Amino acid sequence: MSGPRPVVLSGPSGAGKSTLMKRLMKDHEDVFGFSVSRTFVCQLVLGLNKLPMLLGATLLPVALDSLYMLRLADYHFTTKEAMQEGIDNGDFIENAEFSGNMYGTSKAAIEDVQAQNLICILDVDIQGVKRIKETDLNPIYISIQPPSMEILEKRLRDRQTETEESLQKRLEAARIDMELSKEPGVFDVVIINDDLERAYEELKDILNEEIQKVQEAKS
Ligand SMILES: Nc1ncnc2c1ncn2[C@@H]1O[C@H](COP(=O)(O)OP(=O)(O)OP(=O)(O)O)[C@@H](O)[C@H]1O
Ligand SMILES: Nc1nc2c(ncn2[C@@H]2O[C@H](COP(=O)(O)O)[C@@H](O)[C@H]2O)c(=O)[nH]1
Repeated sequence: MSGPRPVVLSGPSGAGKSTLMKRLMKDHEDVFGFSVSRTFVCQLVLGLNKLPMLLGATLLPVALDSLYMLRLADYHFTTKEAMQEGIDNGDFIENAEFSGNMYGTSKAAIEDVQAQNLICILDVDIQGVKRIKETDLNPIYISIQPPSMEILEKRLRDRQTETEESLQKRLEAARIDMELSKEPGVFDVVIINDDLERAYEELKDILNEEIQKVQEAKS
């Protein structure tokens, strides 16, 4: 795999990876590309189950619709069988079960981004990080961590995307993630996302060299 050095963003669900990543991509047009993960259809059904809960929220229907679709649009949905077949065929660089759902990064998803000479961003859980370390992808590994479990729980609740059951699963996974990410050498950098502006500046600083390389190559 060639092109600029990819970036792995990891950290507990609700820590702020997507928020930071979307801002990074918006502020740096034609520099980053997102590796769209695959997940199987059960995740879509789970998503649809969240709809009544979301409908109960005091959001304008239009805002609700964009919020909901935005989260669905972050993935390529497939069937469990098709995903397993892809894994068996070696189409995935990594895959992991997270909170009862299967997620995976296909080699094609990364190649699509790298073919455009963009910095490929992968948003994967800690199991994905460990699997990617066994490959020759050579990304920059960044962990986004919440300031505390209490704040993480509040962010996940306020986001209104989880049922009580899925929220508890994510908090359990978060406890494991927060412990494992302390292991020396797992991540190049750990960013504590307390203040969004400060966390974003820190992320930009880390990626500055790669960003400049891509921008210079385009000019
Ligand atoms: N620094 C911050 N301060 C307050 N709220 C924040 C901060 N960063 C993110 N948030 C909010 O926290 C919630 C979770 O953030 P986000 O969806 O980006 O997390 P995530 O790590 O991408 O989660 P997942 O892995 O489940 O996709 C969002 O509602 C977001 O607006
Ligand atoms: N190992 C992988 N983890 C992934 C992948 N795509 C997403 N994720 C992680 O799953 C959780 C939950 O995501 P959500 O969008 O349902 O909130 C989050 O921590 C992601 O980092 C993947 O392809 N591989």
